Amino acid sequence: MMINNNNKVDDMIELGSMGTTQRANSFDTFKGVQLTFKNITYTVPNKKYQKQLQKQKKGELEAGQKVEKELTILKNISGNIEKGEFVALMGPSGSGKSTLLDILAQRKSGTVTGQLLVNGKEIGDNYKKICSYVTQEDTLLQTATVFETLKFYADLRLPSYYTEEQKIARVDQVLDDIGLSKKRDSKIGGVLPGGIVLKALSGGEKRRVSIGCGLVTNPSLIFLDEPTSGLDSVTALSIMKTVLQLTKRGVTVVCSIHQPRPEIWSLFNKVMLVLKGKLVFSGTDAQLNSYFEDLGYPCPHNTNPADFYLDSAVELADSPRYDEVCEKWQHYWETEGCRDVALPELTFEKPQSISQFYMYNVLLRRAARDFVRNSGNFFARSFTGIAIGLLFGACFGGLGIGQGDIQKIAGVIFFLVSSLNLTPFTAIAIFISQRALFNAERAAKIYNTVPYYLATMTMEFIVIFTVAFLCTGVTYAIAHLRWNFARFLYAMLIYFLVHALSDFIIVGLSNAMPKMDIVFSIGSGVSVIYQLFAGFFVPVDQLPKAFGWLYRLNPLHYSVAALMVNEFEDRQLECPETGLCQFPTGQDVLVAYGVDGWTRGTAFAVVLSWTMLFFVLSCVALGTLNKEKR
Ligand SMILES: Nc1ncnc2c1ncn2[C@@H]1O[C@H](COP(=O)(O)OP(=O)(O)OP(=O)(O)O)[C@@H](O)[C@H]1O
Repeated sequence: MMINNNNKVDDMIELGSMGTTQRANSFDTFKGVQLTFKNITYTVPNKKYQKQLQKQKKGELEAGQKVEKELTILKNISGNIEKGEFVALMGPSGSGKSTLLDILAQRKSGTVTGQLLVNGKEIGDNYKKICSYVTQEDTLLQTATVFETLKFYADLRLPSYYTEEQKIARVDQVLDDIGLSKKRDSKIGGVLPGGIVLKALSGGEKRRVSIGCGLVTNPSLIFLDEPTSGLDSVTALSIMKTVLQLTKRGVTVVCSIHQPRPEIWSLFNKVMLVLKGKLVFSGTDAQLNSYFEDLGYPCPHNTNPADFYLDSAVELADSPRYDEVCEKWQHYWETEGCRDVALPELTFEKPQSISQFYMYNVLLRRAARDFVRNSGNFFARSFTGIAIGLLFGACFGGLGIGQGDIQKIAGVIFFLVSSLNLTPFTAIAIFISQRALFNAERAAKIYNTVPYYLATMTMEFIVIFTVAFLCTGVTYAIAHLRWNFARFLYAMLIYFLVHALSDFIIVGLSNAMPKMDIVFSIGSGVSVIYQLFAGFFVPVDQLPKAFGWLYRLNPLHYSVAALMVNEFEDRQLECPETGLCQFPTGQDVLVAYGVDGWTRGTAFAVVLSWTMLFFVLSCVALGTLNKEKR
């Protein structure tokens, strides 16, 4: 079975060569598919295989436990879902509901075998054009309004022939469908990264927005992963009634669900029961009732049917009759369960690709809005930069070129580099929170990694540049470091690069590591090592032979070298009138710090190369190392 991983625009079905308005309207009115899945099997590598083998050798395995290289999560599952059906996917915890839902929505990578047929045919990459998936968690951008959130999806998912007005009209239609027209301009809200609490929509309203994101493309098939979880019963019922309205228009909706209250249960017109990775029933509520009755589990009066069936299913899964029940269902499916195709085969227009530049533009607009609305971190970093600059200026103010000033000048340079290396730590919470949103949106396949990364980094560049400029500019003005425009500009560029490469290291770690505390631990460890081996505390030619070479892998060393050369090259220093003069020229200082082999040009090129390397690595980490949990 094809798992769809590309990001082509949703050019829609049967639109032929119509004009723009007609095409958009046709897109709006298209509805209705019949989904058939046949012999779906899903396996994953058994991560505990080696451990279990060892246990087996030692005879420590539990009785009956098998050791297998691969775990089969779903076994040979088949079923039909008709146009306009509202399907409850039920089963005890761990039975495989979410896995089946993910596979039906083509969101699972890994080894999936079997067939997924739409109106009787495999439709490959076109599948994602007709379906949408709503996750259990509402991962939304807190600073965006409800309208902006849906418009973002409209911009990235609606066909490119949609005009701006048509996109807005579509979003307004969805707002109406989900009952949030009155909240159009309310912010999503919640706890912003950094701790500020923004007045929020309620949990139910957020869930409606998540569902709305899935409705923007007017899908024929909607998959909802436990849409009522975490909601109170009144809100849950109201949301499910909203979803029911969609099925009245011919949309097929499949929900994984735990134990719905009776009012919600009665809304479904089909139940599919998954037990230990196998489908054992698919049919109406009344059929489920007689199915359990036949198995010896009659549903008592005044009992929540969903609770009763689930309890009975748990019992059944552990009973010796489980295999027999599975075989019975399989036999039923093979003989009479598989329905004839009742709907015509779908045809699709040749897909057009959304350009990376268009994605970048949409993402940049959103990132800029978010930046303006949650600018606390930017201002905190900027004020800290100014404060550090003022303090450095006060401590090292009015430097000259006497022998006593040399150590101080090297000190200012080193501490400026160190502080710019440390300030990105303040934004770890923001980077981690951005990653969570990226993961949710990447799973929905609405954009690619590179345009997303470039858009967020464009905003990050503004922060990096401002902080570097404020911190070093104030210090330079008060401390009187070597001043002429070319040297000041050079120093600014190096400080900017130091700040940028340090930022990219932290962004990269935040993208690659599973948890914030690990990012802190590794990041601070790297910073300490970088600062130790920068060549300030111990000149690089005096480092221990065994690990002294580490300085070569240290971008801070090259930055310090560039700034020292910028400060001391071609410079005559003042000597005392009497006594020894240790450093008559700047070149003597450079020799003492072991950085005399550098020119400004080569040092700049090396620092720039490190910065670019970390920029690329952090993007690679976002695209490859950063994995969603499911
Ligand atoms: N990638 C994987 N590696 C190992 N085990 C997995 C993997 N994916 C799923 N499983 C296992 O497969 C089983 C089914 O998981 P799934 O999440 O589909 O169950 P579920 O019925 O949705 O459960 P719940 O209602 O608790 O969410 C679980 O035992 C889960 O641990």
